Amino acid sequence: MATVLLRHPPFSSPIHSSHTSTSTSTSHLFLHFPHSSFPKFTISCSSSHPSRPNYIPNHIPDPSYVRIFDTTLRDGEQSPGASMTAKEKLDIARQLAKLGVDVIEAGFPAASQADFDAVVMIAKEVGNAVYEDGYVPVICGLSRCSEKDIRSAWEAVKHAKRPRVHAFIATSSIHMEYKLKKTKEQVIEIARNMIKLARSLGCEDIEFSPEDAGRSEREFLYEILGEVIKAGATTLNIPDTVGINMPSEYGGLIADIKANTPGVENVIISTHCQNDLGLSTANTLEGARAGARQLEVTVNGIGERAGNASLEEVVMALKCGSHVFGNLYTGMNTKHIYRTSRMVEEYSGLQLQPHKALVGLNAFAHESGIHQDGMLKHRGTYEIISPEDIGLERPEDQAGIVLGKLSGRHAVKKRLEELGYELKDDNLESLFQRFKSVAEKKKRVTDADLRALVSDENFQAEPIWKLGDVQVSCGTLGLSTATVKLVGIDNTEHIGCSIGTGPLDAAYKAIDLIVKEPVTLLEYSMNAVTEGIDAIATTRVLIRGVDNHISTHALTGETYHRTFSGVGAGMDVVVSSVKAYIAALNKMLGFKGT
Ligand SMILES: CC(=O)SCCNC(=O)CCNC(=O)[C@H](O)C(C)(C)COP(=O)(O)OP(=O)(O)OC[C@H]1O[C@@H](n2cnc3c(N)ncnc32)[C@H](O)[C@@H]1OP(=O)(O)O
Ligand SMILES: CC(C)C(=O)C(=O)O
Ligand SMILES: [Mg+2]
Repeated sequence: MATVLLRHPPFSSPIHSSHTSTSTSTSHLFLHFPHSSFPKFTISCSSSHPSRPNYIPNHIPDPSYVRIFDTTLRDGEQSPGASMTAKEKLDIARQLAKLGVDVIEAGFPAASQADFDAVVMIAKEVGNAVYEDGYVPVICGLSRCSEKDIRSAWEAVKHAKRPRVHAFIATSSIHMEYKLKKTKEQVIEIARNMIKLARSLGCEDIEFSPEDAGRSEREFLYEILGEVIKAGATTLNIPDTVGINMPSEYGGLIADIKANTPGVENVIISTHCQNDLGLSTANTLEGARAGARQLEVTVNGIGERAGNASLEEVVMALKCGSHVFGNLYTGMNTKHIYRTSRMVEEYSGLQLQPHKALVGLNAFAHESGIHQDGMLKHRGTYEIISPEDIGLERPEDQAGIVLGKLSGRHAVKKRLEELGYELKDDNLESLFQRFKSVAEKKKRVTDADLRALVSDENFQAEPIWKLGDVQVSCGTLGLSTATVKLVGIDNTEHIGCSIGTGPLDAAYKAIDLIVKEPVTLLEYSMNAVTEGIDAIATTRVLIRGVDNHISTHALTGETYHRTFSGVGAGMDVVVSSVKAYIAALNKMLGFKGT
């Protein structure tokens, strides 16, 4: 039995008290893999950390603690097409709290009444649910450096236990000259006054962002940041707004700001990296290495243009990278990552690419034979973290194995054993060859395919029906029609005619009229195995009889509906498809049950 050591989530469910805790959590979660063929392995990013330090806006009692600021609901919503309803935003905010993010940027209250109302709703509900360990997320609203925006942001967030106003103004020459049409002096004056205004309204947690800091003059940055610290800012966020910085350059920017800004020891420095060059995660991590203790991220990396640094990547990289990041840690309950990612995908309508790090469909799937063999022998060969660590539960005995055309004998044998089939070596060899030819025709080989292959292997049917002739007519002028001649086992000829929604439908219906066995067509796939207009098409179908054909599993005793596959080949796609269908029907009709 293998044991995996993972960090225990630092908190559980919300309670309504404001108790805070600084005790050290040393509890661990033990996961068991009962399957004896999975040997003991250690995940490289297992770790145990002190619990979340007390929240003080401009100071973190533990210098190793890194705050996670989630802006899915603000910058994330700036992704074209990603706008969300207030109810959806509230759901996501609740989920972000389960995840344990320190700050939720809930929206841009001055943008619209709907955005204002959504931030109020989140501030009232999520911003007041206090967890057992004292955790309650800070609720933040974005604001331009304008009086109207600051007032609106404060009015929206003030309902939270920990409200924050986030004011920004651009500091790069190009933005100041062409967009704001303001001088440096004017920009400093506006920023200073707006921070003071937020303070005067009663806000004690104020973040300031010099927009486009990545392209701003260093000396000017030190000056404006020093001024807003004096005016009352508690967090300084340093945005690489256009994603132009290289990782070492961005790390250098953070280090320089920490070294040269007057009063910087009294504030938290934050990263905010856009992903225009695909460097946002790397830049964020370099920022953390250089001393930033708040990291701004979005779930799935959604956000303006190419998006923002992705929450899951940044958090898991910190967790797995202690050899680089030392003791840095977050308060995240990573087991909620997967569910949160799915929710954001659904609500934002921004679908994840299958190979998206950590949360993509393929992130923990293994299709090629050498990898599958490695995974079956020791999971650590090809997985650096356990999927359970981000809340992705997969069957304990499956090791994420997906059967396809690059799979090898070890993986096929293993899956067959799991399905209850113990094949002798020579049977396995011939089944494996048939498996490969099926896998070349379809992207994934399912359990039903494997069962059909095994039954093909154990049972080669005598052909009951042979194809005589087939003729179809189709096009845009009328219904598709098909005439099929089948030759029976006694050499009698049978002819069926049918109409259909297309030539194949018509041909299959014509066959059904002759064979008179109701079946369900489960799968149909076609492949051109040679090139050009005269390519040979191979067709594969999988059918199931409407009744009968129940098999009993050899080991488990479970019953299941038997499926039957058939393959046909030919230069004419209709002929190839008809042959495949007849082959599957012959198998079904010859089946006596096992
Ligand atoms: C880098 C970022 O992600 S910044 C955040 C971007 N997010 C958004 O813009 C989403 C929400 N925005 C909105 O709904 C609208 O843009 C609003 C309601 C905020 C403003 O709408 P409008 O009043 O119609 O102005 P519009 O958006 O066309 O132009 C922006 C104005 O704000 C000014 N402005 C831009 N940034 C700032 C700033 N940080 N502080 C002060 N003024 C600013 C611009 O110079 C321009 O002013 P102008 O009208 O005097 O030329
Ligand atoms: C508003 C700021 C922080 C921003 O989103 C950016 O500069 O990218
Ligand atoms: Mg941004």
